Amino acid sequence: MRTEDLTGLPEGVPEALCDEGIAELYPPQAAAVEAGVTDGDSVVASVPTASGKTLIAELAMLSAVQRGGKALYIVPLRALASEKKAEFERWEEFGVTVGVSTGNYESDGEWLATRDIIVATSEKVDSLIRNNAPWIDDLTCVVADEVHLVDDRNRGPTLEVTLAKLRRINAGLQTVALSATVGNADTVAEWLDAELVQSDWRPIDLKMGVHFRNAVNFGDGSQREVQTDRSEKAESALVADALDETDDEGNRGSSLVFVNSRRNAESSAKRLASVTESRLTGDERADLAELAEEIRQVSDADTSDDLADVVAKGSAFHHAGLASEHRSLVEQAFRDRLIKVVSATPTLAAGVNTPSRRVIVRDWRRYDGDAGGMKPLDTLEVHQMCGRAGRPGLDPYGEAILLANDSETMDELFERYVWADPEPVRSKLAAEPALRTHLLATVASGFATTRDALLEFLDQTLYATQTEKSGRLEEVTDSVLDYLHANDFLDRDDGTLKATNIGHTVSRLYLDPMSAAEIIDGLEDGPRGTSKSASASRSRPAAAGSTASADGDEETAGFQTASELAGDATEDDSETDDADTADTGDEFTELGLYHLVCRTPDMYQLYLKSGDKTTYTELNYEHEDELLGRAPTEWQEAEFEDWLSALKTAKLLDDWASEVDEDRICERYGVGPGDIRGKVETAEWLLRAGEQLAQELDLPVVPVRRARKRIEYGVREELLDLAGVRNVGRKRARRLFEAGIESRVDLRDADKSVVLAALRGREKTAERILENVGRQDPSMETVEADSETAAEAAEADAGRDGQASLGDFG
Ligand SMILES: Nc1ncnc2c1ncn2[C@@H]1O[C@H](COP(=O)(O)OP(=O)(O)OP(=O)(O)O)[C@@H](O)[C@H]1O
Repeated sequence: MRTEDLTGLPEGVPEALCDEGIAELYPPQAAAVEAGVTDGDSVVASVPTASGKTLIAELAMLSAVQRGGKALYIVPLRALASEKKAEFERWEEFGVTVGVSTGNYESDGEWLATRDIIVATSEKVDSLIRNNAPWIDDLTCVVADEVHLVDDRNRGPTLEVTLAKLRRINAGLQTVALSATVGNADTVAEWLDAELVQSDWRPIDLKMGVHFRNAVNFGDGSQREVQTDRSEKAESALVADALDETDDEGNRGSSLVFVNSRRNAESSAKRLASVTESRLTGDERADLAELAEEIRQVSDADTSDDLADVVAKGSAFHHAGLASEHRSLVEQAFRDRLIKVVSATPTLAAGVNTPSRRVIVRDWRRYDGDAGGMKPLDTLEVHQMCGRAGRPGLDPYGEAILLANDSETMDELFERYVWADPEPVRSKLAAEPALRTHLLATVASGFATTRDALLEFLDQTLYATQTEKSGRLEEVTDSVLDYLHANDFLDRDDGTLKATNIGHTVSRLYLDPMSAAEIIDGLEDGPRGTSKSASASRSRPAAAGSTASADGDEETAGFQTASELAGDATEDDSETDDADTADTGDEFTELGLYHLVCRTPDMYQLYLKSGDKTTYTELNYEHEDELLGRAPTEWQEAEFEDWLSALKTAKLLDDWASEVDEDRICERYGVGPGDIRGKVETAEWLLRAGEQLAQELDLPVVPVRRARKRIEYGVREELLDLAGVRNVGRKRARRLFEAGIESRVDLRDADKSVVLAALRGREKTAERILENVGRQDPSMETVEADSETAAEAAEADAGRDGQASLGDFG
């Protein structure tokens, strides 16, 4: 089908597509058009990687807008939201407006109601529905990208419930679901009442094979000789082999290496740097040196230096421990073919369109806590990784290679991945943690007011489509309703379900009800060293299946975590009148409050390494009077270990709030800057939620707010005022304080030369800060800085001057 023959799109769009080089639709795209995707019909497209799914979505959305409607594009990762928005913005010249729904309520509000196409993660959409975003009712088309992720234990249920809700709110809503090739796309289509488009077609040839001894054996029977000697790892030989081949356009082949842990990503990148370094041109070396310097400036943690060191040689690693600036710099340079190889954990597998002629799946097993050992990856996941190779317009072909050390493993890899079909997707909805939060939200937003109505709503989910008997769902629903009722989140009068005030708040805050219960209990009980704790206020039955994870290596990068949704329900840091709260809560300490929020299922706790148990058991006894609620005894082994993991996580936050250097924290807890940022954001959100709950229940608000602000800025209490000024941040605040400027008032009145010296002679920064604090005349032009002091200070901080640290958010 020719693009110019497309109808129903805004004027000029078919021509624009032709100008982009899309003159002919790919076969799966043509099949989607035949199935009615441009006529408002629902379609599930289950097609291979790189087969142009985005255009199917665009055709659906643009034709919906042309008919006067409004479209929503649901992305699986937050990072993809801005990428997709940028992609769709090219339609603005044809009168189609585009908006992205970020975590920030301010920027979303009414403004999104004016957009034709809105891009958001499923968590964000769920949150917007809970908060009654007015434009949800106006949607006529919804696209779910990577719909196979309904199978994901943690995030799948949200996508599933969100789609079910949207379809219920808007009768006749066109639903377009884009999926990888999966085993049961027909069930997904049945669930969504959609036409199914299924195909094996791929625009660029992608060969899958296994490397063993001195050759890659491909699934199609062909072979490629790649010699490895004993001293060289196969991955190095394969990366070198790809780089040594130049395509017609003069591009050398880049590689993407998938490994199963951060440490492996870093060591692999280091090893591969020696392969890439010797193959760089002089210009590339110079550009990479510049990039490496930029990477070093991102943060002062060791990870920054480690990454910069390998990047200078043309290699990089990519994992969730990196700061997001690191990640985007690496992705961009890989896209520009400056970085020749990236060793990544699977976070990079989702949806990125990068030039990699060769994908090497080095680790096909991953540690699985539930299984208590290494577990092979799913076929679907490995196929998604492999699909990053050979992208249209970027490489002439793609190769995806698994590594085997013996012939038995080679056979297994062929069976498991090369020749295997991907698994069917299975709903993960009937689990207590998922239903706890979604059932409360469903009742709170008025979707269902009786048990039967709830079950009827759940009947519209994939779970119900897939399961003959809904007994399990009923059982879990009843147990969750009991839990919500026992914790005062729901009232049950004469069979009518109604959210209580606090239940409404919990739902709007996007909290797991179990987190809310834990926080409320902790604040009610108070520190164990006070008399309050003796009288445990409400006894809450524990719900099974907390989502708390002791996995220190979780890969949540880019997911829209609940903490990013906080803005939807909270009034952006609106200060409540402290005088309202009779109880000043002096007995609460920061460590106690951090420990409280770290115990909730909404926080990923740090993993206890060997030796940590003793360290944190000691710390627990040292600080036991500060901790909130009842501690488990050492005999309750699992609970006690969770308690200690939470304490380790809380200690990291406490260090951050005590101005411990970022690199010290990374070293002490074995984390990267991205982890610190992640933990800080989550804790900030949970404490903010804690403030709201405390306010409503007449519990102490002040200490919770103080604890929140201290991690928000990463400072001790005396710097809170200063660190809140834009562009100041934790390090500059400390330097100003040491120069005798202790508050905003001091800063407004301070001698400019003192400010300048404290800011290491950086005039622009000083001006910006003075302007932000409301100084009438912030100009530094007339100031003769005490040049000696400024120079000395600058020298003392050589190499790190002016760089933004993680604390420099403000
Ligand atoms: N009909 C077409 N003709 C030429 N190029 C096309 C056509 N359709 C899409 N493309 C290009 O193909 C590339 C891959 O498309 P896209 O990213 O949509 O694939 P995808 O199916 O979403 O892949 P994945 O699931 O692996 O992320 C893009 O660069 C896109 O511009």
